Amino acid sequence: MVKVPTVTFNNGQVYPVLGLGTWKSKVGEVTQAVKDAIDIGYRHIDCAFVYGNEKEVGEAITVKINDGTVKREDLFITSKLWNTFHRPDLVRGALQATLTNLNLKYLDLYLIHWPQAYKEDGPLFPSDESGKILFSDVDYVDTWKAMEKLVDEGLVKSIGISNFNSKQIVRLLEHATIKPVTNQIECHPYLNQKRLKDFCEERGIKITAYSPLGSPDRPWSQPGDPQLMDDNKLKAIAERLGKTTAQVLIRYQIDRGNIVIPKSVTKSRIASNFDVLDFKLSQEDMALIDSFDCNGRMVPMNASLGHKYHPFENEEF
Ligand SMILES: NC(=O)C1=CN([C@@H]2O[C@H](COP(=O)(O)OP(=O)(O)OC[C@H]3O[C@@H](n4cnc5c(N)ncnc54)[C@H](OP(=O)(O)O)[C@@H]3O)[C@@H](O)[C@H]2O)C=CC1
Ligand SMILES: CC(=O)C(C)=O
Repeated sequence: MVKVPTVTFNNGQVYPVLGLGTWKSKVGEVTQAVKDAIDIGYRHIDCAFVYGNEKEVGEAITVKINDGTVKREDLFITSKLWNTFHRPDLVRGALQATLTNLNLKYLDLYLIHWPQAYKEDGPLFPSDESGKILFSDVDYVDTWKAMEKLVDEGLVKSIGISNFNSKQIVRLLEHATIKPVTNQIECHPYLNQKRLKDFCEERGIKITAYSPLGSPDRPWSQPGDPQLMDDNKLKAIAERLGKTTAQVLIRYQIDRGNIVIPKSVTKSRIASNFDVLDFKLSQEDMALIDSFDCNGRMVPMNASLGHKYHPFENEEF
């Protein structure tokens, strides 16, 4: 079985650089996808409470542990605290719900999904009559303090952040006792995040690249939107190397030192996305792909526009 290389986090924990994404993986498809992924060799699964499919992901994990394919300690399971659970007194219960869904006693990594909080004690996307999301002003620093307690209790091995901008990270680090191990952010050639990556790495925070294939199945995609995997320049590189465009996009992240979590529910794609460990992109190809950067954000989180902690408004980077 091919072993995926690992990164070492700032707390000493190792993590596989390649994992399986599960956003939009439908109930009815995701259990088989995760079982296939584990059979193929994936050991890192990226989940979130808000994806609404953790129970089905957990069923796959349980089957694969019970049939002897893997032990719990072979797996690296990430999940994320949703925006309606930022209030410190809600954090532990939110984690507990995720652990129950996944049928696990601990998580390897738990992230604050977004810096901005939503109104608590109701739906995951609370809104007024006009459909506008109802915000909460809970400070992500207070949420982080509650996340740190989960590490102290042994319920999570590592904690991290997702979608935080540089100013928010500076502020978090001023108050943190435990440093985040990773910032999970959108990252692909159209939004290569060079400045935020350098900034995080200078502070010992690894980048996890989400939507590495350009998230073609994102719900708000419009006909005519640019499709990363159809980019002729990327296709030409892939053809020259005898690889698929997806494999080049995944390898691009690994060769930058990032963790990468492509999503698929299609067994052949889950397998080919994993088959990226026997080649490396040349410095010339890396530089060429870097040059495709065009601020092409696919996950802008427009529902949170106007929130004082929205990470992509008024951010430097
Ligand atoms: N922290 C955060 O806020 C966010 C985290 N994420 C995480 O990152 C993961 C990945 O990002 P995501 O936005 O899902 O998008 P990806 O960039 O991973 O793209 C997924 C899409 O690409 C298709 N696909 C996968 N492999 C191939 C292939 N080899 N050839 C052609 N098409 C392929 C999938 O189809 P199919 O499944 O039908 O095979 C699916 O439509 C998420 O699933 C989630 O876990 C994502 C967004 C935000
Ligand atoms: C996909 C995801 O994690 C979002 C939109 O928060």
